[in-house]
Amino acid sequence: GTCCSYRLRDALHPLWQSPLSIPGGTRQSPIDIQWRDSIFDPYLRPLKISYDPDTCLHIWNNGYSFLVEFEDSMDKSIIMGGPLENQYRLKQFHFHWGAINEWGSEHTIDSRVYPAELHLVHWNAVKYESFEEAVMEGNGLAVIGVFLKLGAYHEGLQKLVDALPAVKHKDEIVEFDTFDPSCLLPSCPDYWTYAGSLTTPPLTESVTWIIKKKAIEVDENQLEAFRMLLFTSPGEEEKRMVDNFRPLQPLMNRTVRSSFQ
Ligand SMILES: COc1ccc(C[C@H]2SC(=S)NC2=O)c(OC)c1
Ligand SMILES: [Zn+2]
Repeated sequence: GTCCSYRLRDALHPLWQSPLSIPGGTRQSPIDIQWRDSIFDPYLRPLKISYDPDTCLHIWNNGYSFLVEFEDSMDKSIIMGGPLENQYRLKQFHFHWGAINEWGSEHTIDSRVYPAELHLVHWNAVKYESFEEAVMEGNGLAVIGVFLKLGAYHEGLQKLVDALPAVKHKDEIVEFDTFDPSCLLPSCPDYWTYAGSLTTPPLTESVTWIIKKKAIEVDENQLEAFRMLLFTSPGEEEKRMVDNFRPLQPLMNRTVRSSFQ
């Protein structure tokens, strides 16, 4: 369909200019998840998520996306279960989105593209001393991916949207007192999981992906608020922060498992 032709459009931003690939990469992300090829795994446990809203630190524009970072010196905001052998600590969450609603997500489901995708990034604090160390290890990170689709206004997202004008430019940062990211998760427990990578440099193959089957709904104004952000610093020629997604990567020798039949 027309939507996938857009996927071939390389985003203009230098980071995504050419489909970045790393030599010898065998488990790169994002991928297209073919529903019919995913394999139900009855041994997959329910994902257990418990976030402490008081661990929320700040929201900032890092020049690629806007991210909300969390205090991760203790096991206060954690996930476990699902495909995970250890407990993982929440470090940050951020989004990827398009210039228009026709594209924006990194992963796709049967080639269906969503207007945006949320990534909740966690690191294996049982096995590693720091996030930076975990980023380099095969079982170091666990990222929950949630698709955003155009629909009803999202109450929980609005607190983030209201803070965006304060982080319009690269490197702007603003205190964020309490925020509970579980309000951004769909109520349906179903997910796919596969072994993948970071989707920006250093592209390390350290991510256990957990992609939620159900999308959350956000309205047009909320998506437009993302598109008002800038890649650029104050004083530079303004470049709108849009199309900050990586092109699809080859599945290679991987299977995607589903937690549902
Ligand atoms: C140096 O370590 C990094 C660098 C970049 C990101 C963000 C990338 S990776 C992803 S998933 N989505 C993104 O935009 C990290 O996130 C875990 C970790
Ligand atoms: Zn991401």
